[in-house]
Amino acid sequence: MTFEMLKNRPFLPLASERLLLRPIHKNDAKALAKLANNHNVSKTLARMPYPYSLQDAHDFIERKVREMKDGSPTLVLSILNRTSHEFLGIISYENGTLGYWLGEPFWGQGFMKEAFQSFIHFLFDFCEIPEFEISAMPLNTASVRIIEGGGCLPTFQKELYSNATQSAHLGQYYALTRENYWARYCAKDVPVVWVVAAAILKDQKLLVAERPQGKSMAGVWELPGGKIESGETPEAALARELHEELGIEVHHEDLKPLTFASYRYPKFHLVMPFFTLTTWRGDLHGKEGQNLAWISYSDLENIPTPAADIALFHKLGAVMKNQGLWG
Ligand SMILES: Nc1nc2c([nH]c(=O)n2[C@@H]2O[C@H](COP(=O)(O)OP(=O)(O)OP(=O)(O)O)[C@@H](O)[C@H]2O)c(=O)[nH]1
Repeated sequence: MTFEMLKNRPFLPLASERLLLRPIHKNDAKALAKLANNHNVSKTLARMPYPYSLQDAHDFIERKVREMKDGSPTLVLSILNRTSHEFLGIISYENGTLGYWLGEPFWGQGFMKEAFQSFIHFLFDFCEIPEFEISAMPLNTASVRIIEGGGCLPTFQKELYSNATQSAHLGQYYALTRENYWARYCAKDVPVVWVVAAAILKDQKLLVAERPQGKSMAGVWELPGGKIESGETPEAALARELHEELGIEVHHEDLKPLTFASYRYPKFHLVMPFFTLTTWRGDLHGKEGQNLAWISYSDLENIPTPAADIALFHKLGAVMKNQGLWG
């Protein structure tokens, strides 16, 4: 996928353990203005004005939403708390340059490191960007730690003018290439985990299940399925999982292979054959107390999914919408 392919499609929010990243929206204006109108935030940023008014926030959001719609290589995402949806700050990629800021009440809790990792992984993996550049004023030591800790290499120094302090500061520039990112990301061997999942479609809606409380990434919505056990075929594993989770009986001939995910999480490599299913026997219901939802294609914008599923949902959308099975 590339930026061009994000155009005219729902943007699936990027979920990490505590955060959700999704395109900036006009409803963020009030919270954005409140956090941005803080000299401690703007003094280390090159372009942020101070004081920062609600109108500044509206103008900024309107401009960025327009640029993203144009299909230009721009992504300006709001950083939200994944459970409360509270607005924490911004992370962006614009024409090869990455930038971010976090509201002062949220400093010192590792939120920006988490947002940075989630965002750059998406940029390299999904958007296939070749590299990005980022800069920081050396006095912003927290930011320097995130950038250097993320594997970015120093390139050159240049003066950065701060609108807020009306003065110039020496800025350190860094770059990270896709090649270097992958080499570092894949440096450690991790186990391969085989999982199988189903896209169950009925009345032009897709079934998704919420990961229950107590598990990692609780509250993220995924496709029904689970781990393939030793000696099982993917089809047999899926039939077993769907019976255990949803109480339905599925036969081999009901399962149509569509594609697969091969996705490297930090601690394991997921391989997930992926089937579509439109016929089954029995009354489909959540047998394990899990929340289920039947969603349309545009609902994807509002549900956090595991990172491995983003490409799958796009593929599913392209194929199933054409066949009139998903609306
Ligand atoms: N069922 C399912 N699992 C997915 C999807 N996408 C994805 O990354 N996974 C990951 O694949 C693994 C699925 O195995 P599981 O359902 O048996 O996992 P679990 O976390 O309940 O495992 P556990 O029983 O070890 O706690 C999890 O790590 C899950 O996050 C998906 O769409 N459906």
